[in-house]
Amino acid sequence: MNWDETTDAAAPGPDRLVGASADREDQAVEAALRPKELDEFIGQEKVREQLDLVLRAARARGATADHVLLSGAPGLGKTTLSMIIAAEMSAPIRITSGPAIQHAGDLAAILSSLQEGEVLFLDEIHRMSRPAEEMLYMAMEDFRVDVIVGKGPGATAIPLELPPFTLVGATTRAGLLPPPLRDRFGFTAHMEFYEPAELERVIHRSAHLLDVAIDTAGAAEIAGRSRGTPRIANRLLRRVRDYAQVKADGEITRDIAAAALGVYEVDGRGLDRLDRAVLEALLKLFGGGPVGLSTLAVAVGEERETVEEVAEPFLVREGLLARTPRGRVATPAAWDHLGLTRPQAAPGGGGQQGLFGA
Ligand SMILES: Nc1ncnc2c1ncn2[C@@H]1O[C@H](COP(=O)(O)OP(=O)(O)OP(=O)(O)O)[C@@H](O)[C@H]1O
Repeated sequence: MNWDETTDAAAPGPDRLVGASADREDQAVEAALRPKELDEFIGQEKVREQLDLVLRAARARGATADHVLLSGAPGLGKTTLSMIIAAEMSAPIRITSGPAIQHAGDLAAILSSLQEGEVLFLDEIHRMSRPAEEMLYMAMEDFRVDVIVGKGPGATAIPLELPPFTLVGATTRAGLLPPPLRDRFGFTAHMEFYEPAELERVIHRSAHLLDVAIDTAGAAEIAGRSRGTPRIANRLLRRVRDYAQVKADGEITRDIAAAALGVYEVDGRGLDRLDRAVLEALLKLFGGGPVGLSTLAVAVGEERETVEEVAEPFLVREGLLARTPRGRVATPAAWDHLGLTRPQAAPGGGGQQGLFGA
């Protein structure tokens, strides 16, 4: 594998235990935990089945695999799948990211140094600069780029043939890509959040690789708090392992997992301190809403963006909070989750009772 020097994959991650982006510790251990073959990759059945066909057919033809677009939230296995594609095609892989390619020349340098059949993994492909994106169109379709030499009226385009290669693009949302780019991928796969049972399998597999003893109930307890994301499951497993070593005999059971994650303030559903602070403010200070985002942010002492981009997506996905035109509103499940009693509907309706019923 060849990490492009310009990749920003080593950028510091968030300090949240349940954050989905990779932090430095994740990067250090993830290489050891990544499945290496399609058969080892857990869940995402449809994506695996379809990709298997694409790769087998290419191998049978002795051809380079079609370009692949992977979309899905961080930590669901896009980088892992790109490495599996390379391994299944017995091809080398080069890894870079959209933000690292600011000039068309950056991309030309990478493309012109690819070997025949090589896999180019372009993470956050939607964040590439426009000129680089346009160069990529031709490279993907015709395996050719025009390198511009000189400036102004005297500039000339020198065509450069490229060896056939497979581009694997990754993006959090395929809808962010301009259609001409999206259309140039032969195969597009959307990765879903994982079911708890699948995360349990991820945890058992990782525990085995890390030589950690864990029972079924212990794995289930961690899986339920992992927010549908293998990266978070692996991270929680490492924190629970520490606790089990220090406070017990090293084996992870349900009680050990629950106690360890209690110390880290990750609750039974995977909410952390910030998520709960937002919900608590919404319920206790504003009766469940509706309340404006800015007011809610002031109440929890956080920036508006932090509440909107860090806490809310998971709360919305879990059905605990709704974004409505009138403001943020807690759902009945939010009251239940925090063990609070919903206020009775005021005569004449209104408030959140009016939005969600009594
Ligand atoms: N299906 C899976 N089976 C087992 N482990 C998985 C699976 N998917 C992801 N993982 C593990 O989760 C971690 C994160 O995966 P990966 O880096 O591939 O995610 P990603 O989607 O590329 O994230 P990002 O978008 O932040 O780059 C890796 O350690 C990997 O081993």
